[in-house]
Amino acid sequence: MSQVRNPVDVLIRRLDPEVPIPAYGHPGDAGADLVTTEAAELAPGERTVLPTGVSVALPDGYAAFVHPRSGLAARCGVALVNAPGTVDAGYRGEIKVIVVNLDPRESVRFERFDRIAQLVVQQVEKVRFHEVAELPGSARAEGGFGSTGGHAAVDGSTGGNGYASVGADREGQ
Ligand SMILES: O=c1ccn([C@H]2C[C@H](O)[C@@H](COP(=O)(O)OP(=O)(O)OP(=O)(O)O)O2)c(=O)[nH]1
Ligand SMILES: [Mg+2]
Repeated sequence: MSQVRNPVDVLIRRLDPEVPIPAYGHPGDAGADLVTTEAAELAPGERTVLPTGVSVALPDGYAAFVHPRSGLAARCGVALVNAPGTVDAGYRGEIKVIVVNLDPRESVRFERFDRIAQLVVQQVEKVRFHEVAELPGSARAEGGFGSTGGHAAVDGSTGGNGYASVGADREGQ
């Protein structure tokens, strides 16, 4: 039997009287859509900070993450410069979205109340750092950045054919 957890209550303030409260598109969605309250047009490569017209008070132990929308990314090349943006529990200012137009040719235009990003609220751990001279061993040790193979080297080497390739990462290779 599937278990449905109770939603977490989050206080929200509208900074624009007409702005819609962030809403989940479907019951199982992780992100509630955020809109821009200002129209904007971005030339190829241009970025801007868009206001969402809302501020929130997250419960202690939670954070909200401003994620891109895949449709905007796929259709228009719109990305979030700092994806995912982090909204701290103590932040009471307006949530803003730092968008960039990565399309090399087309401008992109946002109208007021277009959905531009989605807000994912999550519980986050607070840690205490304990300084040590040596860390405990692990199977991965210091390997990273393609150490398991398949990627072009991060130093810019392309394996001799002039093209960076991720082909060897496909299954069965
Ligand atoms: O996409 C984002 C990212 C951040 N914020 C807000 C909420 C967050 O709590 C605050 C600070 O964000 P962050 O810590 O990422 O920025 P910073 O450059 O480290 O600023 P600060 O020195 O204020 O922490 O800005 C947004 O509204 N949208
Ligand atoms: Mg910070």
